[in-house]
Amino acid sequence: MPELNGALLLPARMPPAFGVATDRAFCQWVARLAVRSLYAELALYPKPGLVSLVDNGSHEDMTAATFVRSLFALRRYFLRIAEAGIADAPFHELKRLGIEAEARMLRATGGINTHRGAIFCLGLLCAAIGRCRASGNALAPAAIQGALLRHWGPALGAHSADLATPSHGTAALLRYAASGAREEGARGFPSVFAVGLPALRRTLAAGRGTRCARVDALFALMAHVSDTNVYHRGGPDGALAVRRQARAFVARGGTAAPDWEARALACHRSFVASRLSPGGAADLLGAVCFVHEACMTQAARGGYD
Ligand SMILES: CC(C)(COP(=O)(O)OP(=O)(O)OC[C@H]1O[C@@H](n2cnc3c(N)ncnc32)[C@H](O[C@H]2O[C@H](COP(=O)(O)OP(=O)(O)OP(=O)(O)O)[C@@H](O)[C@H]2O)[C@@H]1O)[C@@H](O)C(=O)NCCC(=O)NCCS
Ligand SMILES: Nc1ncnc2[nH]cnc12
Repeated sequence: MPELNGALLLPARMPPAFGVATDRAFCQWVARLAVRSLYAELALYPKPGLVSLVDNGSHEDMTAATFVRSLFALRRYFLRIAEAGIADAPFHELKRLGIEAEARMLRATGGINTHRGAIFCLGLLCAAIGRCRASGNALAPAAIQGALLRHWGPALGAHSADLATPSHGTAALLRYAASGAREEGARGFPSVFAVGLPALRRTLAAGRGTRCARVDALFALMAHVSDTNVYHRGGPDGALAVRRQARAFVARGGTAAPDWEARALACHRSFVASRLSPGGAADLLGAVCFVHEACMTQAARGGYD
């Protein structure tokens, strides 16, 4: 897969100095980091039911190459929505950028939904990071979440499902009262900040490295999130199965357990057998990696100044 050796694998350069660099250079850094984080999610293995560089999980219609095409199509979107954040654009402007990005994604993938959740979640986080820069706040999880809720929280709360254009998410809401991406957004992505990110950081602090940290964050998210993709494919029984298996993995210590990899692979095989795919949790893992890398890169150089 030649694309994988291209720009996506280049390290995101350090953020430019706060007082010196242009807003554009800052937003380019944010966009590279967003794409890199989504690539990190794609590359992670094992990942129950999900597409990776190793296999297609529970999916017949998409491969890693489909995701890479989608990522290339989204680079400009993340840049533009970070710029919109700096400019304190109203929510309807962010929404317009999001809808355009969805259309670009679908063109790039031949109509397959690879990253709708990520366009929503990482897009809003890019805008919030732009707000942090505009107001001179250092990048920290609480600052990013606070900026998101302060500037777009009320509009996100009112961003209710359009029942005239049904989606798998609205179907899950109507049939099972399952919350999904919209509710996550309206509450400032608590699954990212209060579930996935702490799990990632605990594993890193324990010295088990990035791969284990991402696996632990994914299982923590699967154990917690109301994932409309899981409801769409497996109904409430499927959602219960995902939560139970993820909770069992976490309860055994996650990647601290010596046999964690065999257990994660068993979970992967079980999800594939039932056609389950926690796509919402996968998008949220991309967001966790994004917030972590943005805050760490900035901290590593002692702030922007
Ligand atoms: C707000 C929207 C994103 C609306 O979403 P809605 O709730 O109407 O549902 P969907 O159109 O179904 O998309 C939601 C996607 O969000 C992901 N997701 C699910 N649960 C959660 C959750 N709890 N938290 C966060 N994110 C969540 C999920 O994305 C992943 O699943 C994809 C595959 O999904 P799907 O196509 O349904 O299923 P397949 O298995 O492929 O189906 P088959 O055909 O094979 O059967 C996967 O790729 C991930 O991306 C959901 O897909 C929104 O659409 C919206 O308002 N858009 C406008 C843009 C906007 O307003 N932006 C605001 C500023 S950025
Ligand atoms: N790796 C992945 N596999 C399937 N669906 C996804 N949605 C986001 N990332 C995904």
